[in-house]
Amino acid sequence: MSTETAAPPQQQAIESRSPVISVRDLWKVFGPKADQVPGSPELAGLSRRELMDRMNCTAAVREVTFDVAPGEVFVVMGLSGSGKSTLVRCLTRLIEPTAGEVVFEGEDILHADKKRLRELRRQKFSMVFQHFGLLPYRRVVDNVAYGLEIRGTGKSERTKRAMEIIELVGLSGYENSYPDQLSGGMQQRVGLARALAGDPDVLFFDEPFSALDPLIRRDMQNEVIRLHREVGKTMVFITHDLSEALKLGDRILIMRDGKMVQCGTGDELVGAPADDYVRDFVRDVPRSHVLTLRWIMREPRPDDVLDGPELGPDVIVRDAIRVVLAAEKPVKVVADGKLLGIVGDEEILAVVAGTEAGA
Ligand SMILES: Nc1ncnc2c1ncn2[C@@H]1O[C@H](COP(=O)(O)OP(=O)(O)OP(=O)(O)O)[C@@H](O)[C@H]1O
Repeated sequence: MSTETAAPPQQQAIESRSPVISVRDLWKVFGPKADQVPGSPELAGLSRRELMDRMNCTAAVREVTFDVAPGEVFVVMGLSGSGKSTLVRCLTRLIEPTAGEVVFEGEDILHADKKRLRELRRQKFSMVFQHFGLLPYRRVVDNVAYGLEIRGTGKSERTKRAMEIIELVGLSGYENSYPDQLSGGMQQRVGLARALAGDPDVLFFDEPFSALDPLIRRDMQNEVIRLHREVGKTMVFITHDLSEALKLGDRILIMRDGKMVQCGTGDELVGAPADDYVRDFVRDVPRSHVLTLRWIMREPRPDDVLDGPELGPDVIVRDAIRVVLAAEKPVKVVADGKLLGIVGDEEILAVVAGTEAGA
């Protein structure tokens, strides 16, 4: 028997649906001769420094390609200056890309005229920013209803919708407050409610929780997870915080100097980092909290007894520790009735101790 190496089912499911957003060879170059860079293999190959010296240009996004699946939380992560904000702003043309393709629900965004872009931004996209961008002289309910007001929705209908969303984000009782009467976390809930009120197809978050203190930040992350479960929206989420990325992201795209270094699920980044940059990023992640049995199982040996307990390949190591250590025999990793591999005390303890192959 051989062990499976196919992508995890979650990943397969993501890949099999037609994407909401499809990005191909996207470039954003800032500077006077920006247009010359993407088409020239010589210029495109220059480092950030060389490009600045020779062309007075910065390539903030370099040849980035990815798809976002319906209902996915897609996280863009990287250090400051790696190009995250520029990339995400190119998706809605808040920043005009220099070259490449952005297709939203089958529509070529880069050729949309101004009127169409306005429609898309009002009806299909919503943004949540770090600085909440709330209107200070408007009450919470009117802030939440603002997008609907711009769309021309009548007052009673938009107020009704705003009140529903205010309840959804846990702000009932504060609808008549003004933003400066609320804490930072509550203001960001208003930002979230405003983004959700228009029932967009995609929510874009640009480091929405960076300004919040750690406990409030954790609450808001849980809030996003809960809202995502309830409303199932596609979300594109920028962060420079790996633990936030791992907590929220179905998949994570890691950027460095405008380039995409790796795009994958959290366990793929931790289990098979594409290079030393990613390896460095994930070095301090507790592996047992992220890796699944798929990553640590081994092929059975002739002397292994194969009637131990069964677990699925996507069970996280941390959640399997007790079962594996309590079992007299190795745990069988089984999917669709097929034995994929086995996991014993040795494999589990190696992850916990950080000594398994690839650690
Ligand atoms: N309008 C602009 N003109 C020139 N260069 C720019 C412009 N906007 C961004 N850049 C440069 O593009 C690169 C990527 O910037 P960007 O803001 O997208 O990165 P980021 O990863 O979002 O960073 P941060 O986490 O600090 O927001 C940086 O080198 C930045 O200086």
